[in-house]
Amino acid sequence: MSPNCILERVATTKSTNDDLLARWRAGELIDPVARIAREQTAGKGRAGRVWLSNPEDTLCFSLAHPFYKSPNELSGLSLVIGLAVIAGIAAALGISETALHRQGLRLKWPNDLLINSAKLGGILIEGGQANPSSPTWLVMGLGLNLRNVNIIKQHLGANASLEAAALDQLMPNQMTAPDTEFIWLKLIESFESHIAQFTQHGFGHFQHRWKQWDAYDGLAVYISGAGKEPISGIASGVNDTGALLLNQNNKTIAIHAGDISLRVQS
Ligand SMILES: O=C(O)CCCC[C@@H]1SC[C@@H]2NC(=O)N[C@@H]21
Repeated sequence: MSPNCILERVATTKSTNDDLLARWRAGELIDPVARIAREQTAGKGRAGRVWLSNPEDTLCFSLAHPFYKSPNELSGLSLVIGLAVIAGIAAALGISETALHRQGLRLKWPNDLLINSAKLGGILIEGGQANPSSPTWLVMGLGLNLRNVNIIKQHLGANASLEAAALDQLMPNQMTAPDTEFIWLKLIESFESHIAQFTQHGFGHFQHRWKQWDAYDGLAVYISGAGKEPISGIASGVNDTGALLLNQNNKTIAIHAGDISLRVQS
């Protein structure tokens, strides 16, 4: 399998998300496009934060894709993309997802990847619908700390020849390519297959699987950014729209947006 979308590579840009968003606003996006940059000079994180990257060990890319769904139906997408990143890393390293789980890979609601509690990557989804008759174009940006990915690989002694053979199949004219290229292509393939399943079945299809990777399931947490005051409770998985379920005094509430942190027990 190889990616179906248009693949673009640039050395430096301000932000791969902004590049694709500008084209969407100008009405220039027709087919899905994936854009990778070795370096971003103005990378963006969630909630207006800056995303700092280092060309030596960070992978930055965005995929722009059209969706024919209502905003409500799209609510679980960022969680599905988290699962797509896990599957993509497993495919790139030639190992099972179970092995990654054993190595401490987890998802932090709504869109961070953690490795043994340290941040491995983050996802930023932006975009919208230009007019009621057009699809919703979403730009799904991923920043991944490759040094941590390679540490997983070293731990597992992943099969380097498998990687070379697969790369040769994907890019027959490319004599040599850095690991980053291979990981990127595997991630794009995984994004595409997960998006296809999400489009067909919605988030409910992934709800159970997401829970297995949930970094904070059953733990005391607080959520900031969901209201004026932080909300605390016990994280209890996600519902079938991808909202975080928080248990407070035997009542369960659904949180649709915010930042989750572990509550330090005194
Ligand atoms: O953790 C976060 O807050 C999300 C980080 C998302 C970073 C990626 S890197 C590629 C794409 N372009 C950007 O400017 N941001 C996203």
